Amino acid sequence: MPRIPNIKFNNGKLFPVLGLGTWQGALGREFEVGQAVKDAIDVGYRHFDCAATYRNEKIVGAAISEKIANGTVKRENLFITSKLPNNAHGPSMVEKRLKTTLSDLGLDYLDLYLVHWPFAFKEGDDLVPIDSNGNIIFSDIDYVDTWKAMEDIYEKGLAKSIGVSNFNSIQIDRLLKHAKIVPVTNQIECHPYLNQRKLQEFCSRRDIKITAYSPLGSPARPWQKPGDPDVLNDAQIKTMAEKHNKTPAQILLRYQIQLGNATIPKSSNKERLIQNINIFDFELSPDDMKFINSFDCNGRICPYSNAKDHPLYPFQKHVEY
Ligand SMILES: NC(=O)C1=CN([C@@H]2O[C@H](COP(=O)(O)OP(=O)(O)OC[C@H]3O[C@@H](n4cnc5c(N)ncnc54)[C@H](OP(=O)(O)O)[C@@H]3O)[C@@H](O)[C@H]2O)C=CC1
Ligand SMILES: O=C1CO[C@H](CO)[C@@H](O)[C@@H]1O
Repeated sequence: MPRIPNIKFNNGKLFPVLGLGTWQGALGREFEVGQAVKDAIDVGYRHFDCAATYRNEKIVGAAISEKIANGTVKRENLFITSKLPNNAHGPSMVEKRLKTTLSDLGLDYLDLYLVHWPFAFKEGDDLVPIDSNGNIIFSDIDYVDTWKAMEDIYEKGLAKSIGVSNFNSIQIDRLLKHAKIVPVTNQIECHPYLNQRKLQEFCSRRDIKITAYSPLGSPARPWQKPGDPDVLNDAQIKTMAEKHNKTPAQILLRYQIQLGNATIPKSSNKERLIQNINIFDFELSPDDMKFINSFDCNGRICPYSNAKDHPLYPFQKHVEY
């Protein structure tokens, strides 16, 4: 089994640089995640990236519990992340929502809890509340207030680390002006077409690690259109893969590791799970890295366009990074 290295968070906690994404992008394949989690544990994964909005935490939790119960793995050797959904940003909601996630996952603490997006939706039962015109119902709760409640759950030990996701540099800067606890990570989209160099440098100066989501370009995302960028099939990535006797996916994942990021590719195929974890036995040269860096073209594939009119939408045109 390959040994997965850790990086150290600003609070001293260790974070495995490779984890399994559990968002089942492809419609109709939602139930594959349980087997994927069990296969992943069997082949050596210990870090799992979950979220309430993936609507599958009970399935993920059952798989984890089975592997703990049958002695394959111990809880203390797992690293489990989940994320606060946008409809639970109210400070009085945060602990309650986290406890639902803990109950769904069958855990009594998380290793990492993230604010999934900087913008909030109307509180209630709907993860994504919609009005009669089909628009998302926004809320104006400020992520600074949400963060105070995140600090409380950290202090209670319900999450061993806390962080953010999809925050831009201006939002992180503002958060830090009010925060007692610096987020350990910003989980953001990152792959060669959107390598996030400036945001990574910005975060690195504040000792905030990047967790790269959609590192393979999220090829099964439901909103994909013909002709959209497809980094896994990039001819130059394929050539580099041949040169290293690796697959394109392994090149894309190794790229993240050498950028200094953690990354969380999703797969529900056992062979690809094994492939994706076998990236610690080769190295991209400085020239390879420079070449892949040159592919950057602001090629965002997870823009959450339905929320683009929210005042706290992070990817507004005037925001550079
Ligand atoms: N914070 C946030 O807002 C977001 C977080 N995420 C997180 O990041 C994770 C990963 O991102 P995601 O968008 O799922 O996309 P990825 O870039 O991880 O791509 C996943 C897709 O790639 C395929 N795949 C996996 N391995 C290989 C391989 N070796 N060769 C060829 N194809 C492969 C998978 O198919 P198959 O399963 O058939 O192998 C799946 O269709 C998510 O699952 C989620 O946990 C994602 C988006 C937003
Ligand atoms: O994590 C995620 C996976 O994809 C979802 C669908 O847009 C996003 O909302 C989310 O950020």
